[in-house]
Amino acid sequence: MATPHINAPKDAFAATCLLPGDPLRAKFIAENFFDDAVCVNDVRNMLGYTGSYKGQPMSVMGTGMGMPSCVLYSTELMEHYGVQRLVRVGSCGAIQAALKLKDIVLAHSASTDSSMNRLRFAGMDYSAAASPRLLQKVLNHVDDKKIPVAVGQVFSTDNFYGAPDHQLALLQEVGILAVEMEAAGLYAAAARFKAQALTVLTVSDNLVTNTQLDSKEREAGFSMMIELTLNALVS
Ligand SMILES: O=P(O)(O)O[C@H]1O[C@H](CO)[C@@H](O)[C@H]1O
Ligand SMILES: O=c1cc[nH]c(=O)[nH]1
Repeated sequence: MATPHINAPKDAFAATCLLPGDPLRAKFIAENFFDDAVCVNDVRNMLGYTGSYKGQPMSVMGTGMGMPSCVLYSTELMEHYGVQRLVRVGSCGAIQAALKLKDIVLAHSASTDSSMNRLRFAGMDYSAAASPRLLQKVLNHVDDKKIPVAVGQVFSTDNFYGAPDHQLALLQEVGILAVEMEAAGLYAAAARFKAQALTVLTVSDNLVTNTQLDSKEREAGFSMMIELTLNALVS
């Protein structure tokens, strides 16, 4: 049962799927964390894999960047492949000075400048929130293992370049932790299918202190996030 964007057979995906923006991060996760990983999607090089983690079936697939791409792939995974738990594992730009590079952010909710959710909700503002039980599961795990994380709201933007300073100030004023480009769309899409969704992010940039991870640090930083996420999901 292929879709226009996924050429996998019907049962190719596990009920739980990690969703990095970058398809090469999906490959990295499959090769470095999964047992018996098999590539199940390569349409447009949006790589997807299914294997297992600590004996439990697990999939991972890239979503591309931005809400249209992420919502397209997550919708097909839920509607055609029965995926029920979707966990975005992404990077973000912190907008609070206190957040350091490589810090981990759990997005309990996401505001947005995108029109995607308004298009779906006839112009109304949808409150895009993580699934409480899934968030609780990850929080229980990090508390138990004493892994520090920041929990709060993120801002999902369509505008990677050129956000005006006054917009940043408004977001900072209400305590929004970081900007990224998918969570608000993913949360609304998951709600439509009564699936669970969560976004776990690694701070790759801090827009206040003007600091960035280099490519080597990014890999190590992302590995911490992926390990904690997978361990939480199988706990
Ligand atoms: O690292 P990923 O998961 O792609 O996430 C972030 O990085 C991309 C921008 O560089 C956007 O997709 C943003 O949300
Ligand atoms: O600044 C950043 C860094 C990662 N992802 C974003 O969307 N923005």
